[in-house]
Amino acid sequence: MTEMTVPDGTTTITVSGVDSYPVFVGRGLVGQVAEQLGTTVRKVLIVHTSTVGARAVALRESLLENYEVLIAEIPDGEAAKRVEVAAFCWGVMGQADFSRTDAVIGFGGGAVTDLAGFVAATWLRGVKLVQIPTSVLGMVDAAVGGKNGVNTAEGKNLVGTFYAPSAVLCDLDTLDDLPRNEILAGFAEIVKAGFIQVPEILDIIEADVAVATDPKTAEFRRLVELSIAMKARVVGEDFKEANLREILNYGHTLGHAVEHAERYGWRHGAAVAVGMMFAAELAHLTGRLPESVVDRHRSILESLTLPTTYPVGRWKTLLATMQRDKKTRSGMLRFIVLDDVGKPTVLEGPDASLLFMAYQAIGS
Ligand SMILES: NC(=O)c1ccc[n+]([C@@H]2O[C@H](COP(=O)([O-])OP(=O)(O)OC[C@H]3O[C@@H](n4cnc5c(N)ncnc54)[C@H](O)[C@@H]3O)[C@@H](O)[C@H]2O)c1
Ligand SMILES: O=C(O)C(=O)C[C@@H](O)[C@H](O)[C@H](O)COP(=O)(O)O
Ligand SMILES: [Zn+2]
Repeated sequence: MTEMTVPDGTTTITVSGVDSYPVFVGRGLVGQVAEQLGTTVRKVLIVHTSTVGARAVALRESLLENYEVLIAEIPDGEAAKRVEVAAFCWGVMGQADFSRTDAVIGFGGGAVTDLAGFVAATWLRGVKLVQIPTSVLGMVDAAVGGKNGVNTAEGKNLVGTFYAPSAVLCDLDTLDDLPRNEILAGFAEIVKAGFIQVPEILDIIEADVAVATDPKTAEFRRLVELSIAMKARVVGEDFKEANLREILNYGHTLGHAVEHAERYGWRHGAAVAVGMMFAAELAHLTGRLPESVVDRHRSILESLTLPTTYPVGRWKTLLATMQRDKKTRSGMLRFIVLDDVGKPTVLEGPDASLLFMAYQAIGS
C-alpha cells in the first residue's frame, strides 16, 4: 500500500494485488473521470439512483464529447441489490452492443457500487469498472476492495464476486447533498476500522464528534483516508478473504441478520453498529475484552446517534439467518471479536448459551 498527496490536493491510496488500482480522495474528482476511463473505451454505462440524478446528468454531459453514454437508473437503497436489477442493466448493455472495451461507472451509495460492481464483473465475464461512491459508507468501505453482490430471499450478499475496479474516485463534493443520518450511518464502518486496526480513528471521533462528522473539516477527511488506507492494506494482502480480510466483517454477522430480519428497513451502518455491540459483549463474556472497551463501543456509537441495542425476542430468527453467514464453516458459526482495540481475532463455534447471553446484553 502506498499513500501520497499530489500537489492539487488529491490523496491517492493504492490498493495493491494482482489488479492494483488507485483510490483518489479529493474535490472536483467527478469531472476527472475520463482520465480513468482512458481512450480505448467507447461506451460508458452510468449506474445510479434518482437521489444523485442531477449529478449523474452533469457526469453524463462531461463524458458525451468522448464516449457514447448509457444510463441505468436503478431503485434506491437495498432494493438495488437484486438480481432483477442486474438483469435490467444487462438488458441495457445488450441492447447497446456493450463490448469488452466498454466501461461501467457505479455512481451512488454502497448499494449502487455493489450492484454496479456485480454487473461489470458478470457482463461478458468482466468489463472495466470505475467506482464513484457518493455516500460516506461507499467511500470508506463499499466501493473499495472489489467485493460486490446482490441479496437473495434467504439473506444478504449471498450472490456476488470479487472483482477489482480500475479506479475509485471519492469526491468529497458529492457529500454536500448527503442527508445527515446517512453521514452518521457511514460512520459505523469508520468506527469498525478504528476498533479493528486504527485506534487513531476512535481518538479523533472522541475528541469532537461534531468536527469529526463534518465533511468540510480536515478531521473528517483524515478519517475517510485512514479508513480507506486500512481497507486497502487488508484487501491488498487477502483479496479473496482467505483469512485476514475476515476482520472487515467485524459486527456484520449479527448486523446482516438484523438487516434481513428488518427487511432492509434499517441502514447497513445502523445494523453494523448493533452487530459491533453484540461482538463486543461476546468478547467480554469469553474473557477477552474488558468492560471498559465494551463501554467505549457504546459511548462512541451513541455519540454518533447509532443504535446499540436490539429488541429481545428475535433470537431464533437472527440465529437461523446467521447460519448462512459466509464465515460459517461446516455449520460452525464464526465471529470476529477483539482481544483488545486493534487486535481482532476469530471466535469459532461459541457455545449457544454464550451467544444468547451476548444477545440479552444488547437487548432493549
Ligand atoms: N462491497 C463492500 O465491501 C461493502 C462494504 C460496506 C457496505 N456495503 C454495502 O453498501 C450498502 C450500504 O451503503 P450506503 O450506506 O451508502 O447505502 P445506500 O447506497 O443505500 O445509500 C444510502 C442513501 O443515501 C443516498 N445517497 C447516496 N449518495 C447520496 C448523495 N451524494 N446525495 C444524496 N443522497 C445520497 C442513497 O440514494 C440512499 O438513499 C449496503 O448494501 C452494504 O451491504 C458493501
Ligand atoms: O470488504 C469486506 O470484506 C467487508 O466485509 C466489508 C463489509 O463492510 C461489507 O459490508 C461487506 O459487503 C460484507 O461482506 P459479506 O461477505 O459479509 O457479505
Ligand atoms: Zn459493511
